[in-house]
Amino acid sequence: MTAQIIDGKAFAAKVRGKVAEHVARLKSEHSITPGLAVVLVGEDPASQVYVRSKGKMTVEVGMNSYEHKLEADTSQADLLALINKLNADPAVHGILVQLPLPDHLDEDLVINAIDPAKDVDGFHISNVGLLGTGQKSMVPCTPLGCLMMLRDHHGSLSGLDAVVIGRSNIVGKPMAQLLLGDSCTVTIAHSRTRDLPGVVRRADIVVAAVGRPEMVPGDWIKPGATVIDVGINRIDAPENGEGKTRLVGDCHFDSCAEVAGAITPVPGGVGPMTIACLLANTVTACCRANGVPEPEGLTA
Ligand SMILES: NC(=O)C1=CN([C@@H]2O[C@H](COP(=O)(O)OP(=O)(O)OC[C@H]3O[C@@H](n4cnc5c(N)ncnc54)[C@H](OP(=O)(O)O)[C@@H]3O)[C@@H](O)[C@H]2O)C=CC1
Ligand SMILES: Nc1nc(=O)c2c([nH]1)NC[C@@H]1CN(c3ccc(C(=O)N[C@@H](CCC(=O)O)C(=O)O)cc3)C=[N+]21
Repeated sequence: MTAQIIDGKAFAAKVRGKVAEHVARLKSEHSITPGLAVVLVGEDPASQVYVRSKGKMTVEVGMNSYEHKLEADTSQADLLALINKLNADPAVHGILVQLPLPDHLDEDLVINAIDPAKDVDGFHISNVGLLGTGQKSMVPCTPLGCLMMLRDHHGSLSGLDAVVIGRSNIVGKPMAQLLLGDSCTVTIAHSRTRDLPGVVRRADIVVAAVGRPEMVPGDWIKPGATVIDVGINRIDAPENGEGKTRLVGDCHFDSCAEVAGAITPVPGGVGPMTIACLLANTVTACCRANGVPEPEGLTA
């Protein structure tokens, strides 16, 4: 079998198109322009590239983008003061603090200082609790993007066996909650899981969010299963020339694609969907803040 490739890049363009329509409607019918504030502390080059591309896409869909770049040695008090200012700013509907933060800053404290209604990452404890109890919340972008692609591919996910590899607060755990919400039978695997290959082989849906390049080989995949590869790993690629690198996922693409029914590529899979869902969450937050009916199909 050769898997269908789930084109996250094309799917993300469609999501951004829907977001742009709603932004236009908010402007013309309500004179409101959604605004997204992104806060970057320090000068990690990968984060800078990523923040720039978020800013560009934010503007492309017609929203306002506010970028706040702070020195790596910014104090916790100064960062919290900025967050309070953004919380109080009616032009800002979404706030994202780029993670990881430098070691001297308390990530939990900073995230929980964001107004939960503006927490477009869905990382605030209130949103985590709302998601876990099946209530309306802001849903983390990466798992939301994965869910959208899975629903599009399968229709209903009800009763399917899903294995999520990874239990981080930003990907693994919220992914598991969303799959449970769609009535999958969910297993969360991690570094202490016994017989990971055996666990993965039972799955109709495999979501890999580990951060280990090409860790999942094709012979762990049940024939016909759907593989969602969240991992983004930069590895050396001497075959492309000296000093060159390339991006790979947590799954070994070629061998998995021989067995799976469908698979997301890296790059061009989950990554672009994450950014599209960030924009979708910002429009959703803006609609909720203004009592405007929120777009359908852009949230869980
Ligand atoms: N596409 C996108 O938009 C995004 C991609 N990513 C990518 O997704 C990947 C995961 O990110 P994130 O969740 O933040 O990573 P974390 O490092 O926070 O979590 C990794 C998880 O993988 C588990 N793990 C590590 N080694 C193994 C192993 N050998 N077998 C089984 N499980 C293992 C860990 O288990 P334990 O808890 O036991 O240590 C942990 O739960 C990374 O490649 C990251 O770059 C992340 C965010 C967004
Ligand atoms: N508060 C916070 N929220 C996040 O959502 C968040 C974060 N911090 N910190 C970093 C991780 C990582 N992340 C990515 C999103 C998109 C791509 C993406 O679009 N990747 C392209 C490739 C980009 C390239 O070529 O480098 C792709 O997969 O096709 C990558 C990585 C969001 N994160």
